[in-house]
Amino acid sequence: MNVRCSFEMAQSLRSALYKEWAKRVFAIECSSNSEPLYFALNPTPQGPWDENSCLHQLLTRAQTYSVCIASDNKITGAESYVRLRDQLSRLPERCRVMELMAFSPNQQGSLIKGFLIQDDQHLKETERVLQELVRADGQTALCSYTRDDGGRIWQRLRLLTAGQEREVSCNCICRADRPQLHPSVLNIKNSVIFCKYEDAYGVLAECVGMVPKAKDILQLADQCDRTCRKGPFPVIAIEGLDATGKSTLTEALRNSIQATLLKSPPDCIGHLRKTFDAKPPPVRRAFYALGNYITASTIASVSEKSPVIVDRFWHSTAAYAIATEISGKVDNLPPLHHELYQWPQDLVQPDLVLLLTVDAEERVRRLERRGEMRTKEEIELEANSLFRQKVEATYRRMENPACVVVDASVSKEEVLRNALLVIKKHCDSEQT
Ligand SMILES: Nc1ncnc2c1ncn2[C@@H]1O[C@H](COP(=O)(O)OP(=O)(O)OP(=O)(O)O)[C@@H](O)[C@H]1O
Ligand SMILES: Cc1cn([C@H]2C[C@H](O)[C@@H](COP(=O)(O)O)O2)c(=O)[nH]c1=O
Repeated sequence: MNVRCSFEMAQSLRSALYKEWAKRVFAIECSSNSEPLYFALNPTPQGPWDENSCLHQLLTRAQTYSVCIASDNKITGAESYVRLRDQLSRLPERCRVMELMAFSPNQQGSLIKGFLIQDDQHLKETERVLQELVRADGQTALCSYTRDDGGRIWQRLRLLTAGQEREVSCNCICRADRPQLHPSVLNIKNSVIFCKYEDAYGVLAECVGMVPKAKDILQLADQCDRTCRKGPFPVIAIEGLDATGKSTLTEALRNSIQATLLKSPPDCIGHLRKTFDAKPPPVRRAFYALGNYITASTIASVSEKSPVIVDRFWHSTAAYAIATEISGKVDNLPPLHHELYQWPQDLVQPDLVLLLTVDAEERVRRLERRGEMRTKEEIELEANSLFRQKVEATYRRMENPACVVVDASVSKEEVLRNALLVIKKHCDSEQT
């Protein structure tokens, strides 16, 4: 496809996406631990606002813009979003950049991500950088916000049309209710959580041009047993945040119950982790998801001969993907029993999943002892991290099978003893 053709396709797609623009709800994330501010659009003037409201102040305090990326392809869309975030670092230093989401409430996959930019110095340079972004591709839309004499705020959407940047809509900002689910939940399924082998496989197949090594993983996946069965011996997955003692416990369990030790992603693709960790979220998460199916194939054969201990499995894949994708507070996670917390039907299920938990300070001490934490700032960041809380909360919400929590703050010997007690109790009750 030539450049002109792909540019035109991007433009027609973009027109389709922005046609419904005025029906969208917008969310601005001012900080990671506060509730987003929501607003909607209306082409006719809406009653003036309480000028003291947070949203009014936010949109009128400085020269305000927003930029969004529209794409119908989850891989290129995610790539463009990362690129846009990097490009915004070219803005003058004093500009404040916040995350912005435009979505259709309750409509899966409808989320368009972008940024709100505030420039309290009204610099020409800001406008220039933003216009350049719009001109550079057919995917970026730029909005500016203005206040009229009646105290109303208007959003003007500007797009590149036939080579010219033009205003294509102007809408008055009005109140919107907080949606039932945080908007970032809308784009998780099939984008970073793949509930079927084919979905993860499809993403890696699509990205072979971007990551040629994806071909090796697809070949390994092609050779896998996909029957979703396991042998008569128990299969136990060990989960938990980094440095909670998973490897220590899995090694100890191997010796105690003569188990075979496996992990996800398996060693055969472990050397590709760095490569995929640096790719856009859908590609990175498809790598981990497919890794589980490759491990599952080994579980099927090994559990015919011995108990199996798996160091991380699906629950890690889901917990890290959800916690990364859901911005802000722990409360923003999908509620209990949400479909994102369910085990994929085509992936072999462990008989038991142990979740190792360690208080934040002890976990930091362990990371330090391993030589991975250096500065005081890093330690503080790690100890207070919302991300860490969201990963653990997600683990605790996973279902079918749910995790059995094991306190791993105690000595290595005690952790092993407690884990063995849970395993014995669970496996005895399975047999009766
Ligand atoms: N119960 C324990 N008490 C004290 N130290 C422990 C305990 N369990 C593990 N450690 C130490 O904590 C560090 C992290 O343990 P380990 O490597 O087993 O964690 P992990 O969960 O496998 O980490 P990662 O997910 O990052 O690979 C190691 O230095 C280990 O010796
Ligand atoms: C299996 C798996 C892992 N990750 C992330 C979680 C951790 O931060 C790193 C390191 O994991 P390790 O195997 O314990 O060294 O990888 C992930 O994001 N998704 C996954 O499926």
